[in-house]
Amino acid sequence: MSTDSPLIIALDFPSLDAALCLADQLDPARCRLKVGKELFTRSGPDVLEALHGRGFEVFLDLKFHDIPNTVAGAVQAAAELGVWMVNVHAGGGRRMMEAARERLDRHRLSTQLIAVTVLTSMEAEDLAEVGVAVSPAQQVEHLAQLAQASGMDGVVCSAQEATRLRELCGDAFLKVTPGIRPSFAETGDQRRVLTPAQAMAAGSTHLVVGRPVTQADEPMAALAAIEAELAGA
Ligand SMILES: O=c1ccn([C@@H]2O[C@H](COP(=O)(O)O)[C@@H](O)[C@H]2O)c(=O)[nH]1
Repeated sequence: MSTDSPLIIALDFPSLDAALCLADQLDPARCRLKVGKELFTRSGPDVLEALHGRGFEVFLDLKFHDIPNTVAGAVQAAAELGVWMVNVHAGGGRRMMEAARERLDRHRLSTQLIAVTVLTSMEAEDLAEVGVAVSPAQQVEHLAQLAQASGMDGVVCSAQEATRLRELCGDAFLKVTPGIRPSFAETGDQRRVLTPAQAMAAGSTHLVVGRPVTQADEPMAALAAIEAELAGA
């Protein structure tokens, strides 16, 4: 089932059972789901089959980053598992991203292909330590333009950069933004954050929300509060 909702709930759980326990409370008409490294490493493609069987569109967030041939094969494998969206690291470079795009096109696979710019957990000092001497915003702009020129459908960025990316890359270019923190939630390890309403106003096309819902005492109440904030925005 497809949904108009911008919400993507991150199922960062250590087991298939725990993930499905939450998924069974959610409605595929109201959100998409994200499967990341922990859950996929534990459960493999079974989790995708289970979520697809429940009607959800799934973002497989494995952030592939390797040589072009390897990433192209991994992206093809993900797409053939039927996921709605898959991602690579823009830092893998133009030839890597182009190889992934070409592989999907050659096999007529319509999975959305996006690239991670700068992780939302990183701030300027983190970038400096890995040898990037520009601000997160500047690095995001640079990598987003490279990703677009390399055939990506969009990027993962923080909502703080969404307005500028809308100017640079246009409305149709996807801005998938983790680091979403409603007023009731802790920031945790995230650094570049905005609230759900702020993120939509800034130009995010999709909001990735994990712990503010999954670790809430009442996950469905937390989700309802986010939906209410978006409806009132
Ligand atoms: O830059 C990025 C890229 C991916 N993520 C992922 O999004 C969720 C966020 O979860 P929260 O619990 O809401 O912080 C998580 O699965 C990350 O792996 C990201 O946060 N930042």
